[in-house]
Amino acid sequence: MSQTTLPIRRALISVSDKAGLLDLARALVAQGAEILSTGGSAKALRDAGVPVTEVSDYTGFPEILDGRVKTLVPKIHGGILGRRDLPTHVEQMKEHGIGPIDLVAVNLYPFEKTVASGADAETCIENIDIGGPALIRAAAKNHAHVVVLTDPAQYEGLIDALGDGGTTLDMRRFYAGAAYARTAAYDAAIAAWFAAQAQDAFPERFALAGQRAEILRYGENPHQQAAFYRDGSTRPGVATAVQVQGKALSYNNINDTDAAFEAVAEFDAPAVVIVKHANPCGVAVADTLTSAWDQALRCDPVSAFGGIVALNRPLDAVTAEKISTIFTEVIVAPDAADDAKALLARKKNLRLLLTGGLPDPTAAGTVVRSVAGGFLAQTRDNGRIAPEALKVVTKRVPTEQEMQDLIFAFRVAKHVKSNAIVYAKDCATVGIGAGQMSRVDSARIAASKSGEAAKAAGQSTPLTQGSVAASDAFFPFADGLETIVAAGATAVIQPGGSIRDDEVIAAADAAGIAMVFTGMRHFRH
Ligand SMILES: NC(=O)c1ncn([C@@H]2O[C@H](COP(=O)(O)O)[C@@H](O)[C@H]2O)c1NC=O
Repeated sequence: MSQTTLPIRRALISVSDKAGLLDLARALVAQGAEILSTGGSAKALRDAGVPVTEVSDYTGFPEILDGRVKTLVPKIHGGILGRRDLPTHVEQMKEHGIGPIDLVAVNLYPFEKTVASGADAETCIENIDIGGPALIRAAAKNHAHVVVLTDPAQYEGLIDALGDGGTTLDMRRFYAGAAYARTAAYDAAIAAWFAAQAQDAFPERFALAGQRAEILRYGENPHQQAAFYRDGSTRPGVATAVQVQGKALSYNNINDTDAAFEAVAEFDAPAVVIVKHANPCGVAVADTLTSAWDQALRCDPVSAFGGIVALNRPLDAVTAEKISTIFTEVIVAPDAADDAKALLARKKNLRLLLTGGLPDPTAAGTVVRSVAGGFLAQTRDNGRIAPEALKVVTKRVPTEQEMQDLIFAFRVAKHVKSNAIVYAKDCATVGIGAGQMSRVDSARIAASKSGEAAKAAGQSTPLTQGSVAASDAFFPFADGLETIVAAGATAVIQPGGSIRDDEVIAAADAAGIAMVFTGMRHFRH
């Protein structure tokens, strides 16, 4: 059944982002609407020859206090909020000379962008819009009679509706919902800024807000629905990256790409991380990206199939050629050379994401995950072990090379789901055990996978022979350490802190291996 449409006789336009302004205004004027507008918006319209009345002329009250008060007057808010179906409202509006306003088009002072640009506090505060949200909320409340537009992307739909005789209730209701979501997100950003100023990581009320970037084909599984939201953070990564080519990203692609890129950013030298199901299955740093790729792939070439590859240097053509020889879902890098891009363009489905930079692994931040009935918030794991804080607890001291590998392996373990055991040699992983309920199982699985990888490479000795190993948390018993020794590792790094540390240290000494305590744990669930 077709719905009654409402024409627009008077419209109020007050926009910071002037995109699409002229098209909207011209369409309104063409169907006979009077346009009221604030200073800058009115000027833009006048300059383009669109007939407009300044709000200050309409209300008889000037814009004052450097624009802090422009539209906050009864003649404007009464015109928006008055119910046309209530005789008392109609009467009162007439009595006070208030004309109805049927459309409000407002977009807000760019508070979020101002904060992201690193502006000083005074500038941020001046960019808190007061009149705009008041107009938006008033129009959205009275959506039975008024249509509210809060984003230039909505103008086209409105212009189409004007062609069909006006707005329908469904349309006005939809835009009203979008309007409250916009002001809620705006206030969430302001509240977050105030909390950050006060260094209050966990304020009494915590508002999450995001802008939908995309509706995804499905969620983690095909029977789940999903969407991707951006929270406005400028941290280089999957949310800010430009997709140069390939199919649309899936829910799992986005999650895995995030894990891979955050991991690869841990390293200063050229590095490659290959991720499957949010866990690294090969990580290496080397003198060149190409050799880092070779070594990362060698760790677990079977799991690397269909993986996500993250690089911490611009992708070059040689590395791109090598990566493209195996089926890869996503490549994410800060940048890519033109010849590398041209080469990958042959693989139509392969997604290439360029981030323009690397996230700072030591930067502070808050991460959130949902649980039934709430969500957990914690500061990001930006922990880094300081070499001078490392404590050698065994008789044998690690060699320089072992120490370098230990620090590398522990940094990888930070990005592996617990219980995590990572074997490494020459700054490349040679076995990764992830997500097991028992630490011994993680140690065993990683070692047996490395045996398979060695066989596949035509080697008779497992890759773990002569390696070092990292554990994301302490060994509750000596059995985990004994498994690592049996796999052929010569040095171990772990947080320490178990009540049975003495037993574990004794087992390491008995095996003649070196062991280092970090004092820092890297659980990841
Ligand atoms: N103070 C007010 O009464 C007021 N009314 C509307 N604004 C904002 O002024 C901006 C448009 O200003 P201009 O048209 O002068 O460029 C819009 O972002 C709008 O949200 C106001 N500014 C801030 O609060």
